[in-house]
Amino acid sequence: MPIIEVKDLVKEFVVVRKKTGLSGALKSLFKPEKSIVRGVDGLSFDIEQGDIVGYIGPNGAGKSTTIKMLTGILHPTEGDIRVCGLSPQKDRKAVVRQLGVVFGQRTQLYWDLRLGETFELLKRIYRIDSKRFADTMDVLHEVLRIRDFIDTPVRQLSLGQRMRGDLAAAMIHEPNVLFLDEPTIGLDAEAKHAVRQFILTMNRERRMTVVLTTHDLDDVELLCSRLLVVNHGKLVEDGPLDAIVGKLAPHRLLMIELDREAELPEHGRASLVRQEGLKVWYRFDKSAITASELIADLSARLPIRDLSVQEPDIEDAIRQVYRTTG
Ligand SMILES: Nc1ncnc2c1ncn2[C@@H]1O[C@H](COP(=O)(O)OP(=O)(O)OP(=O)(O)O)[C@@H](O)[C@H]1O
Repeated sequence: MPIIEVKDLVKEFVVVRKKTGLSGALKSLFKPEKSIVRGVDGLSFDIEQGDIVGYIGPNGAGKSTTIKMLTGILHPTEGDIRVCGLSPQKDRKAVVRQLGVVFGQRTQLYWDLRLGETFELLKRIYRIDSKRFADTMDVLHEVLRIRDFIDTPVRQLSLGQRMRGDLAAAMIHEPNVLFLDEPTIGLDAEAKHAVRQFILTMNRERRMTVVLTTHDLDDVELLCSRLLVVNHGKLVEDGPLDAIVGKLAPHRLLMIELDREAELPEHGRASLVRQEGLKVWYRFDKSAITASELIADLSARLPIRDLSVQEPDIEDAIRQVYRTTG
């Protein structure tokens, strides 16, 4: 059974249109003009336990609205959600016990407490027994190095330390599913690395399911086994990164270094796209011809010294997702 099931999900917001000028403002006050915005517009997908899923899309696509419904903060206008078999709206308490949630842009830690005091507080809120709590803290320290600043008040933590603290806090009750909203935003390279290692370790060792919204292409490439791409509240792509890249950027480049000058042949299933001295580049679609076929064809007609096949750029492919759906 999937750990997250979303069926025909819709969320509408009622927004009041403000009129300009004094008379407009008075009219809006007495007779507000309302319109409906569909933040999420008929989403359906399942997520299996142990997956790391990237939930991506341009600004205003409906990502946060979806996450808020999955975590029970918002009520759907239509549709059905199950998280660990439960409704996040009807069984909010039981679902919250299964979830960890981290928002990169704002901390859930208590600003005035020391980090360790926050963890103690969470231990009581979730009624975790002391032995289990100590074991979890050991694991979290190993992956996140939190003891180095556990006695520091949260307000004095650096952004990277604060994020590590937030991740640890979200794990105290050993959730099955972790929702991460832009977890690496604003972090330096070292802190980003620590966050990504943490996600991979928890996923590998605890089969923790992770749903991640991010605009960071490295997060997508390094972490996500599957991408759900949304725009205008609808699902526009669903699949592994490779498949999405293959669909949006199907071309490969074959770079050939010649031994000496030669007449460059045309090829029916590849096009000559660039030449620099003795180096030439042929572009080909891997569904039309394999690299080895093309190499065999060209090496029969050209004096080849060296060659390499260049894969499409993942960053371009993901940008393409944003462009074509934006
Ligand atoms: N409380 C609200 N009232 C009215 N409209 C809203 C509300 N919350 C979200 N929306 C609208 O719903 C749509 C989806 O918003 P949402 O915040 O889910 O997008 P997002 O994909 O998370 O964007 P971002 O990447 O910028 O965070 C947008 O058009 C947004 O303006």
